[in-house]
Parts: sequence; C-alpha cells; structure tokens
Amino acid sequence: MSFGYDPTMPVLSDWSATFRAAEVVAVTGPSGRGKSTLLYLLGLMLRPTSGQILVEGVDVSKASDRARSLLRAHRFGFVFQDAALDATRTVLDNVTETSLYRGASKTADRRRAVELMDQFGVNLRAAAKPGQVSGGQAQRIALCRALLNNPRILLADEPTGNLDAVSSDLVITALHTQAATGTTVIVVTHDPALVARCDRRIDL
Ligand SMILES: Nc1ncnc2c1ncn2[C@@H]1O[C@H](COP(=O)(O)OP(=O)(O)OP(=O)(O)O)[C@@H](O)[C@H]1O
Repeated sequence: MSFGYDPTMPVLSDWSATFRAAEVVAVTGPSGRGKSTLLYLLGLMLRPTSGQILVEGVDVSKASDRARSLLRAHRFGFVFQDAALDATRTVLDNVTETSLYRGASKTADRRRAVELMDQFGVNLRAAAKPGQVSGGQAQRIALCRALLNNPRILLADEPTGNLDAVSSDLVITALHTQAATGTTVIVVTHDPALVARCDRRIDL
C-alpha cells in the first residue's frame, strides 16, 4: 500500500508486510518515518491512498466506514501513544469505553475490566480520574482498555514509553500472553528492551 497525508509527500510508498497470528512484531525506525501512521492504517483509522489491507484474506481498505468501525470494535485493540485516556471519566469507565461500540454486556465487561486492572496493578485507581494517576499507570490502564474485547489484532504505539523496568516487564509479558491466544501483536517502539523480546522486527 501507499499513503500520504499530502498526495505529493508519501509517508509510505509501495510498502508491504505480512503479520501472522500469535506473533509479537516490533515496528522501529527514526522519528517521523511513519510508524504511527502505519498503525493508524493497520488499525483502520486511515485508508491507504492505493493498495490493500487484508485482514484474514479480506480486503478491508475499501469497506464502508460502518463495517470498518464494527471490525475495529470487535477484532482490534489499540494502545495510543501517551495512553490517550478521557480525563473527564473514571479509570474504570475509560477501560470499558469500547463496550458501547460492541453492544457488549456492561456487567461482563466491567468484571473483565476489573480482572485486567488487577493483573496490571491499577485496580486501586478505578474510581480515580486519569489526571490523578501516573504516566506509567495511565499506560497500563490504556493496555487494559485495549485488551477488554480480547482483540485478534493488538496495535500499540510505544506501550512501554513511560514505564519503569518492572512495569515495562509486566506489559511485555502481557503482550506475549495475549499473542499466545492467537492474537497478532504489532508494537511501535524505540525501547530496546521491548524490541529484544519481540519475535520479529520490521524497520521502517
Ligand atoms: N495528521 C497529520 N497530517 C499531516 N501530516 C502528518 C500527520 N500526522 C503525521 N504527519 C506526518 O507524517 C510523517 C510520519 O509521521 P508519524 O507520526 O507516522 O511518524 P513516526 O515514525 O511515528 O514518528 P515518531 O517516532 O516521532 O512518533 C511525519 O512527517 C509527520 O509530520
């Protein structure tokens, strides 16, 4: 596929790759090369200017906005750079934010949210607002949100960016645990500790 925000300035030109189930792939490269843009394309938030994105053999690049939103809600998890939590809602409401788009049971989702938050050591902060948690906690909360729907494809932009070694290790282990269930995990990262523990690296 190719993509440019401005058609005269391509960010990706005839770029191609295959990502498999159950693998954790690191996407690396210098600042401004297009790593976050690639995640937005793979996460169906942008459309390629030309080319295709195949998910399980189906071209989703030209699907309707509604079909892409449904696919995103049910099959994808996304950890944005700097967590991107909604400051006006509690931590628990942030983690369960995607329930609405899936029409999922609120009770079951809240139960899973609490389990994930326990696993990542951020359950004490459930009633807090994102402004009251640390950067590292915010990142772990964002990961809980991304894992809530047990995504088949997990995309994460610098998921260990703000974390100390212990929290970073927790996150990397969680990425592998999720991959072991068959999820494709794609992480954009500058963190050598994370790159070293990925199954494969793609340098942009
Ligand atoms: N919304 C946008 N509109 C126009 N240009 C953009 C937009 N977002 C990013 N760009 C440009 O696209 C290019 C790729 O940006 P991108 O954020 O994907 O790079 P990156 O590799 O993730 O960088 P970093 O490592 O610094 O986060 C850059 O030249 C950037 O300025």
